[in-house]
Amino acid sequence: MLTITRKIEFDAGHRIPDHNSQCRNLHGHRYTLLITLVGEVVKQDGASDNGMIMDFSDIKALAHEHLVSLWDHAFLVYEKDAVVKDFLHTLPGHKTVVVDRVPTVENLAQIAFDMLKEVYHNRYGRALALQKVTLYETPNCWAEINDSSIRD
Ligand SMILES: Nc1nc2c(c(=O)[nH]1)N=C([C@H](O)[C@H](O)COP(=O)(O)OP(=O)(O)OP(=O)(O)O)CN2
Ligand SMILES: [Zn+2]
Repeated sequence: MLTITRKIEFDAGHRIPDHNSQCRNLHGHRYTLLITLVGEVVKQDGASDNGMIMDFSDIKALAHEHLVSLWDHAFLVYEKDAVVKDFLHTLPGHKTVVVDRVPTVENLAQIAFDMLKEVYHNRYGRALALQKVTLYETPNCWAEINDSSIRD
């Protein structure tokens, strides 16, 4: 199976409120998002994307529109983390994103996957699909989500 992967980096703050160590503190990461697509290679002489599954710049633009522009330089706070959520809401104009689950890399990867899956499905149907999302929280720690319905 032929796939392509686009890497996009962004910065965000978070904390894991019930963590038994450092991660309960407010802190941030430079996240690395890997978006893997599967699809047919365009075969159309004269087309800008001839020979491509999808132009890498278009993958970046879609990710920015639907996800990265929302999360970049935001603080991602769990909706039940009331003390931090309430504090952030006292800061005028602060970029806060309230998420419905603890912002671990597993949960953030799942949210990213679900958002992008829908975007690609609505736009391209079966011609082009999101196969996998990988999210690095640090260079050493990451989560991967595959679409189990896509087979070799
Ligand atoms: N399964 C998970 N474990 C942890 C998560 C997580 O999202 N899922 N998150 C954290 C912390 O938020 C932090 O991002 C990771 O910190 P740390 O383990 O210190 O990672 P480093 O790469 O900086 O570790 P080094 O020991 O410096 O290599 C914790 N756990
Ligand atoms: Zn962290």
